[in-house]
Amino acid sequence: MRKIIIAGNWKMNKTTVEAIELANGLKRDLYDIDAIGIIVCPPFTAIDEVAEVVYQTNIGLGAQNMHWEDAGAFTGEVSAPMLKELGCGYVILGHSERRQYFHETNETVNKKLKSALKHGLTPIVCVGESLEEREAGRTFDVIRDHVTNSLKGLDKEEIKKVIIAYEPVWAIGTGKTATPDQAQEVHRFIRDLLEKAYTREIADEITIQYGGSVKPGNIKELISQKDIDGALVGGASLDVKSFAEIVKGAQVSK
Ligand SMILES: O=C(CO)COP(=O)(O)O
Repeated sequence: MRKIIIAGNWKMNKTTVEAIELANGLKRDLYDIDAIGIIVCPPFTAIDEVAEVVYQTNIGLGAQNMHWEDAGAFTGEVSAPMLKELGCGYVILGHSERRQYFHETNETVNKKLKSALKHGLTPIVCVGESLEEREAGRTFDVIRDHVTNSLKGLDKEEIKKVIIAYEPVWAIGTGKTATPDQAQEVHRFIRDLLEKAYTREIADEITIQYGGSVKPGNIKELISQKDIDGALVGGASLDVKSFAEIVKGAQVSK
């Protein structure tokens, strides 16, 4: 059985003081959740302090991006060994905001992915089409391109360590969620691509999260879809109550 995982992507939100408060609230409200995985991804500046709060709890820690080199003259960047040293177990790669605003491409995502795996970080690789692409009937072409090229060159053992997040760009921060059927259709398509590239057993083991305006009110119907194995939550992960409700909703509905 593949693991159900709810991750919070805090994006560029929360000072260190605010991040500690949020992490402490989640630790208090979610201490007894054991059936599903929980991850928080604070901004770089708060990772060290949040690591202390979630140390030896059921809450995993992730970063939102990294560079593919271990070290060097890359002003403003951080590397996988730096994240590992702080206690990160996960890293989000290829988020649409990075693709859209910071020139992230499948090629750079792929290099980062290989570095993350080399250093024992679990990558959460984001894929998803824009509204324009969906309306032009190009959703499956875009997803195929993101999945095939971002995940290129991984062997059977490596691919099993990857989490994929399907995030339709038009559903991010807009309050417009994909319907459970729309999301399921793309999740199934991703799993079929993995099956063709690897095997049925491997495809069945890979966690595919949905992201895009996930809220306490819609998690249950999303998670009850066969191929939706969790969520990558933005806005609703910034508040203890709403993130805890999403986690609990996922636990009872899967
Ligand atoms: O981008 C997202 C998570 O990575 C989704 O953001 P929202 O939940 O705010 O739509």
